[in-house]
Amino acid sequence: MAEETIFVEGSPCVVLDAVGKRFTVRSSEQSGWVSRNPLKRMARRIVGRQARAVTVQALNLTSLVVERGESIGIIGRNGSGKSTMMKLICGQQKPSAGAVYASSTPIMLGVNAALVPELSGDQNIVLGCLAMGLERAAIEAKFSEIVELSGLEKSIHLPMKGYSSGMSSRLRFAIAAAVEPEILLVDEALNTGDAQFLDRSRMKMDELRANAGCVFIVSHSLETIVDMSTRVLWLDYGDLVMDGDPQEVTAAYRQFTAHLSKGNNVSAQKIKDRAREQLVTAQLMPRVTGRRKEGFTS
Ligand SMILES: Nc1ncnc2c1ncn2[C@@H]1O[C@H](COP(=O)(O)OP(=O)(O)OP(=O)(O)O)[C@@H](O)[C@H]1O
Repeated sequence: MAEETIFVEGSPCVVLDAVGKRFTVRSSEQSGWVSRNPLKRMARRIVGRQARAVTVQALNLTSLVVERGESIGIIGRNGSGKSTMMKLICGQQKPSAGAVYASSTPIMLGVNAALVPELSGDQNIVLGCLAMGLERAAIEAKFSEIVELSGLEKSIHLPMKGYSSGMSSRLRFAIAAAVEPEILLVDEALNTGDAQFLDRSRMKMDELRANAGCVFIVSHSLETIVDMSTRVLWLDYGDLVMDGDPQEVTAAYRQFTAHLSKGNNVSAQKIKDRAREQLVTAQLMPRVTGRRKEGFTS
């Protein structure tokens, strides 16, 4: 793994400066003395007296510079740190180490918390837009565009609780895209969409990128990732394994998972090691003038 010193010269959208995230959780794994009496063992398990704190390293120290116009696909096995990276970028979680810098407030697709299943689609559009800080007048102006992007013209007056998961995703995507964020994060929402929705989302994301924004997409669908990304990150056990061309990174990841599913763990590990050896990690340094990452908010 090589390191490269990067002076943040232009105006990138997002910079991760040696960012790491760990969680401390209670583990119910038995430790120390274990009673021979099965009843006592069961009781201890239920009562959880032996629960102890363990640390989960969700993201190991990672540095990254994301330029305007980039669409970053993030891939990796379950629990590899993809959602954690997204939450750190959008500020939902604080890093345990390092710092995240963004040129404007990143918007995570999924205004789930703000949406109310009992309300209709149109009422939820107003609610979701208000939650994302849009003024009433701006919501009025964008309303038809949001309905059109969602493709839910026929169901927009029906309660959202009757929507399929794909329909809910379409609505959430359309609401999030309405604020025209400079930095948009899309975590799995695209997986439930049909082909038409994927086309519309791609066009909307292209538009955001063309306006000098950037997009982050997490998906287990490698087709979606290749289709929608200009650069792909492969994460595994919280480590950045590969960072580069979508075709190359997904091909290596496909090979890796194919070996794993055949039980060839050693050869899978070799593929991962080879990829990591070629990884050039960003090493961020403060400028000598002291004007560190000017124009960024952390
Ligand atoms: N709030 C939390 N508390 C404790 N551990 C967490 C928390 N969030 C994530 N983790 C742990 O961090 C690791 C990375 O989780 P993360 O959700 O980022 O993975 P992921 O790559 O998005 O997985 P998936 O593909 O299954 O969605 C996992 O081991 C997970 O158990």
